[in-house]
Amino acid sequence: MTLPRILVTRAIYPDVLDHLGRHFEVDSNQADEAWDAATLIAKLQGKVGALTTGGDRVDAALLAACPGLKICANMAVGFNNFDVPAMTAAGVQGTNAPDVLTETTADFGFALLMATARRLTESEHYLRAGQWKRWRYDMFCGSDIHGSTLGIIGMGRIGQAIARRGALGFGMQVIYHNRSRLDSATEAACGARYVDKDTLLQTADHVVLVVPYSAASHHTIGAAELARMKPTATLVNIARGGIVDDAALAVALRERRIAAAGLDVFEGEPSVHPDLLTVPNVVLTPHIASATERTRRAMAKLAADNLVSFLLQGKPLTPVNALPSVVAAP
Ligand SMILES: NC(=O)C1=CN([C@@H]2O[C@H](COP(=O)(O)OP(=O)(O)OC[C@H]3O[C@@H](n4cnc5c(N)ncnc54)[C@H](OP(=O)(O)O)[C@@H]3O)[C@@H](O)[C@H]2O)C=CC1
Ligand SMILES: O=C(O)C(=O)[C@@H](O)[C@H](O)[C@H](O)CO
Repeated sequence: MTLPRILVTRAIYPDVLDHLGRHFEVDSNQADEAWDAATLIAKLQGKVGALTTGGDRVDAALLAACPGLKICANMAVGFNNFDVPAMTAAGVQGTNAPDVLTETTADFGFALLMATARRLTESEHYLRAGQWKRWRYDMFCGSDIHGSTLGIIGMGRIGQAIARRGALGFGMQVIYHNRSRLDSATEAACGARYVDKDTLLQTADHVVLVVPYSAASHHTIGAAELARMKPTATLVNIARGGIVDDAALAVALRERRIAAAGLDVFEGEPSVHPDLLTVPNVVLTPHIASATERTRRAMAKLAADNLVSFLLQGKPLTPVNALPSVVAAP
């Protein structure tokens, strides 16, 4: 029997590959080579499905060059690497990996917030460089987390999980901004109050960004928004590169217009704006908010299960688009 052929674009857990291999003929990239767009298109020839990661751009050009493709299953909850309207027009199913990473990513968002507000990496560099000769009363004074005001932009699954940590664990006042307000029961469960974006920026001691990237959310934080924030405030971006204008942020950090920033995602990553590498008051991590062993396995398994469920039963588990149903001719 001929099995459907699929592509796994990056190295992945061997047992997840074995799982896929029970249902499909699998072409994988276990060497984890860097593929450009042309190579990805070449590898996709003859394939009906692909397990993709956030670095694989699925756009109209790729779809036109891969007419046999039926599904791309992203091993990420964010799917801004997909041109969703083009996929729908081409009849290609897209799926993502929500929920399984929510609490892990929220843990990291909080860790990055604390590291940023309490100047963890800056003080460690100082110690490692042998500069700690004696104690001083104001040495590495940061800002408090407990009892402060946490502003969350993007109050979805992860934003709410961060809000619960802040309100219940640290006694923070939590304010949030979305395009649409949550229902009152959900607001109460995460101890959060809805405000407009300007009020959030002006009021919050700590601003955390967890909004998906889209044309609408591009540069949600730029020079004008940074100017509205308190000079003592911290900014944390675990959302996506492009949500923050990184060049404007580097200027604001250098000029101490805000106190500090914690960044897990960057415009043009894995490149990082050179000015962000030289300012001291920023904590930088390489897009690892979902990176625990258990969660990365769960993300890979969910992406694989989407391929199996869609290609064998026509039912995507976590779809990001709805394909038009086939209407029978009269
Ligand atoms: N750094 C990392 O490793 C990780 C990063 N992420 C990022 O986090 C994002 C959020 O994930 P998750 O919480 O599961 O997603 P959800 O879809 O559950 O939440 C997104 C929230 O953002 C709000 N939102 C969307 N667009 C805008 C906008 N333009 N302005 C203000 N609010 C907006 C939505 O509300 P509304 O529609 O009402 O505006 C919604 O509440 C992902 O898309 C991904 O980019 C996720 C996991 C790991
Ligand atoms: O889920 C997301 O949206 C993420 O940003 C991360 O969890 C992924 O690790 C990354 O996108 C690689 O696919």
